[in-house]
Amino acid sequence: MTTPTRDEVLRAPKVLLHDHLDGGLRPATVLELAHEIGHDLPAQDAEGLGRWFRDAADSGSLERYLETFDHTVAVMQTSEALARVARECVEDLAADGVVYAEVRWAPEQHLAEGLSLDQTVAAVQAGFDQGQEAAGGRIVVRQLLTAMRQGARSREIAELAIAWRDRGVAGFDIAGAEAGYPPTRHLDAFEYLQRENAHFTIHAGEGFGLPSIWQAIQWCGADRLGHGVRIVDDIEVGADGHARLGRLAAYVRDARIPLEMCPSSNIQTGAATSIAEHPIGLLTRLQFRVTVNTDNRLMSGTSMTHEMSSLVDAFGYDLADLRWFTINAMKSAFLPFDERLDIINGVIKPAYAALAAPR
Ligand SMILES: O=c1[nH]cnc2c1ncn2[C@@H]1O[C@H](CO)[C@@H](O)[C@H]1O
Ligand SMILES: [Zn+2]
Repeated sequence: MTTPTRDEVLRAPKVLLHDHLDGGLRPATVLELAHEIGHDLPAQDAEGLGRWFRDAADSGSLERYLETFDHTVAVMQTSEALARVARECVEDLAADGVVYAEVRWAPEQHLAEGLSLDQTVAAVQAGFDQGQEAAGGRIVVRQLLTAMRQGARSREIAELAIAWRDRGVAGFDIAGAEAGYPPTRHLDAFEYLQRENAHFTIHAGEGFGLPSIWQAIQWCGADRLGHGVRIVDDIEVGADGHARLGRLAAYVRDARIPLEMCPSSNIQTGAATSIAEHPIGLLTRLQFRVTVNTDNRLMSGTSMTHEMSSLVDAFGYDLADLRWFTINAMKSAFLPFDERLDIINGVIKPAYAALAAPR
């Protein structure tokens, strides 16, 4: 297949499994919402604010990267604000050619103005419903409910995810600083979800290495890994290019555990040095179940089209490669199997076939 142009990448159907609702606001919306509640921001116009988020997130450490969320979370404390941000998120993803997305956020961070956990989920769902309806069936969006790893509410958030499982919530996640907050702190939540036959992903192998990935999979039972980039620490590549996998890397590959890779975000937090040197190249070559994601569109000034185009530029990927990432992601979604198949066979494959047809 041919090397796609940026416009072709935009038009190609894309699947997004790792995107934070509070990391994807439009700068103009942050400004408007902040103005309404009198929240002070570090810049007064949309362009300057967008730049501030990108620069401040460009810190080289996950902990400092996460400080930028203080501003977005601050303006998302009412049902109206949550619903608006959720609706705009769907609009932006649809305009970017995303056909299926799981968008995560942490309900426990949105209670400052008196909302209950249940009300926050209802507000986000109302926004997602509006956005999907306006897109006229071009995009399907589900929520993932995140618990903060430094917090103590993971069991409660897991129960919230179960309460909403047939009403728009597809799964559960934990996020936040990784070093010092191992996933096993939240074992109770993960065991509960397993007993409920529910799905969850865990941010692991981003700000911390192999022990975190090992715990996420072998202690907590994660279905997918958020990032997981540091799995390369368990892979040795010889001078001839031959790769030797350690036990954990082999397990991850053999079990087809999906890696939710977020190249731009990893450069900002210091988990990778550049796109060209990002482990996604090696992991793709070794046929791990790699997926491509945005993480935080505001903090990285990115989109799915941008992430995929950067990979095309850095690694020379063609449409067949982008299709592979996309089908990997759809296969790994927390959506029922028949619905995943419908999107793969009814949307993704025909659209890539049309794109690959002679121009
Ligand atoms: O890449 C990441 N690693 C770990 N935590 C993250 C990342 N991006 C965002 N969050 C955290 O997840 C919360 C809920 O969406 C955000 O508020 C942020 O603190
Ligand atoms: Zn993330």
